[in-house]
Amino acid sequence: MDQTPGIVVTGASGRMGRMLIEVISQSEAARLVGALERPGHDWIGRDLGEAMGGAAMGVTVGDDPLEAFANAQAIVDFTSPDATVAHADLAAQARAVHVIGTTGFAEEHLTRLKAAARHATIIRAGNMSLGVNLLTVLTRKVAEALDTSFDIEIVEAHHAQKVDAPSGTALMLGEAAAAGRGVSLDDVADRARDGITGARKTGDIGFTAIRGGDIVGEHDVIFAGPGERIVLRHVASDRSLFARGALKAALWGQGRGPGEFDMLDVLGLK
Ligand SMILES: NC(=O)C1=CN([C@@H]2O[C@H](COP(=O)(O)OP(=O)(O)OC[C@H]3O[C@@H](n4cnc5c(N)ncnc54)[C@H](OP(=O)(O)O)[C@@H]3O)[C@@H](O)[C@H]2O)C=CC1
Ligand SMILES: O=C(O)C1=N[C@H](C(=O)O)C[C@H](O)C1
Repeated sequence: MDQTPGIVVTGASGRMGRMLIEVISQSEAARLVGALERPGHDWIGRDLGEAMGGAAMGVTVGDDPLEAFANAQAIVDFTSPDATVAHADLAAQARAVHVIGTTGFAEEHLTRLKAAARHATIIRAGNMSLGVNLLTVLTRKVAEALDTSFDIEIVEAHHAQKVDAPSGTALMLGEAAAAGRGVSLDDVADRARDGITGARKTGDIGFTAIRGGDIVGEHDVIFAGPGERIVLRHVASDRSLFARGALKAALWGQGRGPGEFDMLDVLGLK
């Protein structure tokens, strides 16, 4: 009998859902045991592979997370904040590792995830790629080394369908920069500029979001100082890197106790 961890993918028809299904079904280290969509979605009750336009995969798309999670060792969730928070309680009940790639959480969502992590292994990151997680480490180091004569600006660009801003990655980078400076991001984030804004406040960390076309994800952290500028950049050109990171997290989480982890834990970058 196959002893590899069984994984359920939520939001199966989404951009990341499809990519996750491809990556997990090609992996020898895990098995795809379930795929979920919203009740009423036209994929419900169909074979997943056929719904995706290919050969049958022997996995039927469902709309009942409780039923699907009961057979899983990990849930990989790139959906929406409300859906993810609901899944977290059910994943905890099923004792399955919950890997969360969803972004755009409000404080109340994060409070509920923290509560779920008292009973479950949650691994959450606004970006699952090795490159971005390394970039957060570099950002923290550069911010630590420079004083506030260097203004920090984070510029991100994504496809036209993205619904949240700033991106989860931009916020991770902002948190890293703020930590390097020994301040709280909430106290220094400047997330909206329009009209007569006045001069930039020393110590602020600014965010700019570009949306257009099919951009996968690009992030610049700019340190603009007197007479010089440092730019740290990450460019994602293929969503499979996020899916590979999520699979790595699902495998890393097997056998861990409850708690909230991130990709720095998974990648050994802490
Ligand atoms: N951490 C990372 O590395 C990455 C994170 N992301 C994040 O992942 C999330 C998804 O991105 P993407 O795949 O591009 O988005 P899509 O809109 O393409 O896919 C989201 C999927 O989730 C489903 N969904 C949304 N709400 C619910 C709900 N309440 N119940 C059940 N299913 C639901 C959607 O169904 P429906 O269409 O019916 O709404 C859809 O199938 C975003 O938050 C994005 O920022 C993306 C890439 C990388
Ligand atoms: O929505 C996306 O597409 C992405 N979302 C994540 C984010 O909000 O940072 C990660 C990646 O940049 C793609």
